[in-house]
Amino acid sequence: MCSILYATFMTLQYERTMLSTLFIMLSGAVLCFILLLVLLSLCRTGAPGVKAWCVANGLSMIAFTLYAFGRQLPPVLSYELANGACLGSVAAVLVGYRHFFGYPLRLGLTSASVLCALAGVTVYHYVYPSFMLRTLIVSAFYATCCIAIGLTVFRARAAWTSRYAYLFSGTMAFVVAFGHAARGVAQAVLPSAPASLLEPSAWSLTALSASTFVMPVLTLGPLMIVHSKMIAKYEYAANRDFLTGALSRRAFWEAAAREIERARRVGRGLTLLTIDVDHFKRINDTYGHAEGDEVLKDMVLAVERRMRSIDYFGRIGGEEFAVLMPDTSLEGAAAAAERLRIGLAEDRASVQPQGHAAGARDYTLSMGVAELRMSDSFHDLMQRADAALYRAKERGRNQVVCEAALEEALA
Ligand SMILES: Nc1nc2c(ncn2[C@@H]2O[C@H](COP(=O)(O)OP(=O)(O)OP(=O)(O)O)[C@@H](O)[C@H]2O)c(=O)[nH]1
Repeated sequence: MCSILYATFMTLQYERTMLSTLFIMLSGAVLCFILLLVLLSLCRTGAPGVKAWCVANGLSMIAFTLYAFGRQLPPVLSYELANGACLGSVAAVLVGYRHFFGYPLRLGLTSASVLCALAGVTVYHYVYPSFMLRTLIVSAFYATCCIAIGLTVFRARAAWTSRYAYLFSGTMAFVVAFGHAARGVAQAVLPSAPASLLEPSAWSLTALSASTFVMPVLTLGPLMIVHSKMIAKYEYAANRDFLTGALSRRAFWEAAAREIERARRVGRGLTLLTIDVDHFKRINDTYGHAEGDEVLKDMVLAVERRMRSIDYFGRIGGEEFAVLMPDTSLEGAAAAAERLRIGLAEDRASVQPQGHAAGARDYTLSMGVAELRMSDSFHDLMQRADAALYRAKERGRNQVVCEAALEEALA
């Protein structure tokens, strides 16, 4: 009687574990399917690596489904195909990261290592059946790929646009690597380790549950990274002039509003320098529009090299640019502008451009300087700096005119 009751209890326990296993595996498959749909929406961004991450989630979804219905399927599907999909999925995550950061993909090496690991799993399934060795192979492969993912992310440090997304991805890859390494070691050394994942034990259920989070965790990192990169890209497009990389008119105006407010609050000087390339139309007409563009880019680099980090440099329109100088007096800004004008002439003397357009680089700048007054709006400040600039043009170009000098001249 007792043995019948015990057998019934064990059968019920086994069936309950099977149901739990089925539920966990199907949850993993559904999670991967949802993430696959999310990743598919990123395909149109053209971000490198997204397709590989889609493949990773597709393979993981297949693996979970095959594991879930393993008892109803032939072993070649529930073991070899499922393990192959599982190994391929983590390898695809690695491939996606390498593609994203522009590293060589090494597809041959990656496919060969997946096939080798799968061959090992097959040998320890049919030839020398050993659950422990199969687990060791899969865990070692996972841990190696995740370490490679973590190292890839941290190696690409210079390309990080948002620290949080990258730290999350790299750290999670190392956490998964650690989890798999721990599982492999525990399986090898602990006598209580299960002989099958389908065994009705807390250990098996924990390992299965943890496995459902692996692909989502490895996919959330790429999702965050692609989003942060897109935000940075669109922020740059919105705030920067497409040709020269100087601040766009809108971003310059916003910075000016902030700095005017700050200058009034802390009672410090704020000066504006307007810059215009002399006879730019002539440069365009003589050497062509493309060479005119090169002159603008050259001028922006020359100015940026000499600016302080707290200054703002923007393109106001056409060939007119402006530098907003916080905490700077009129005299200080005029001196900086003069240094810029002389520096540009020195650059030209030291570097002799070659080719038919060499003369185009022989350009000069006219500049006007004005300082913020108590009642000024930014529009007023800009108008006075512009008036000083036009005075510089009138006086023969290639010079700096201060609004103070302008007022003296008008008096
Ligand atoms: N290549 C190029 N030319 C531009 C760009 N934006 C404006 N221009 C040209 O810049 C020229 C400006 O000419 P003007 O306003 O007459 O001034 P200028 O020839 O520099 O004469 P001054 O300012 O009096 O020294 C025009 O021919 C515009 O077409 C640009 O992004 N690239």
